[in-house]
Amino acid sequence: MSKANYKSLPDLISQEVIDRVKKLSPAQLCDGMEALGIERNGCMDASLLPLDSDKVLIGTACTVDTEDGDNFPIHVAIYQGKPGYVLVVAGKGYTERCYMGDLMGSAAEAVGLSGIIIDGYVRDKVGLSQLSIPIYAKGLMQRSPAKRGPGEINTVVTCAGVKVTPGDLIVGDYDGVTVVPRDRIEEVLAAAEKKDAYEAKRRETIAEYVKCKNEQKPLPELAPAWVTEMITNK
Ligand SMILES: O=C([O-])CC(=O)C(=O)O
Ligand SMILES: [Mg+2]
Repeated sequence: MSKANYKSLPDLISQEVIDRVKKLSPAQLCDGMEALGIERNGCMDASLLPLDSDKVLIGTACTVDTEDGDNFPIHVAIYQGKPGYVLVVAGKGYTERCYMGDLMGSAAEAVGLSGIIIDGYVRDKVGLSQLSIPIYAKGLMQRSPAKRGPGEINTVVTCAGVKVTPGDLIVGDYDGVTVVPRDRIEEVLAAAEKKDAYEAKRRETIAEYVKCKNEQKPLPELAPAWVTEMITNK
C-alpha cells in the first residue's frame, strides 16, 4: 500500500487566535468572509449535523481523503493525531456504509483531538453523542465501514462542499461548520469582530425599543440604517 500521500500534521493555529475565535460564532465568521468575498463564505453543507448540538468545535484542520466508506485512513489519522486538531474527513457523502462509530470516536477523544467532521455517515449515535469530542456527520447508517486504504492524509480536500487545506481554521456549532482559510484568518477575524460589535449595538437598539414601548414613551427607530437607506433609495 502506498502511503506517499500521508503527509505530516500542519502547524497548530496559535492559542491567541483560538481565544479570539471562542468569542465568535460560525455564523459571524461566515459574515466576515461574505464581506471579504470568500467563496461560499467557508460554509459547509447544511446536511452536515452535530451529533450533539450543545458542543462547540474549534481547531486546526487535519484532513483525510477517503471514499466508499473506507475508514482505514481515518484510523491512521486518529492514531497519528495530536490535541488541537480537527479531523476533516472528505468522505464524498457516501451513503452505503458508515465511516466510524463510538470506538473510533473514543480513540480520537483519548488522543485529544478537538473534533471530527465526516462528509458521510456514522453509527453508534448514543455512544458518540455521550463523548466530549464534537462530531459532525451527514447521517446515521449501521452498516460497517470498509477497510482498504490507503486514502490520503493532510492533502487539500473538498469536504461537505468546501475546499479545506490542512491547517485551516474549523469552527462548528448548532448552526453548522465554517472553514476559514489559514492565510485569511487575520482579516476574517477582524471582519467577524466588526460584525459582532454591530450585533451588540443592534441588541441594544432592540432592547431600548422594547423598554420605550413598555413605558409608553416615544419609540426610537427600530430599523437598521442600511434598511432605511435602501427604502429611501428604491
Ligand atoms: O467498527 C468500526 O469500524 C466502526 C465502529 O463501529 C466504531 O468505531 O465503533
Ligand atoms: Mg461501533
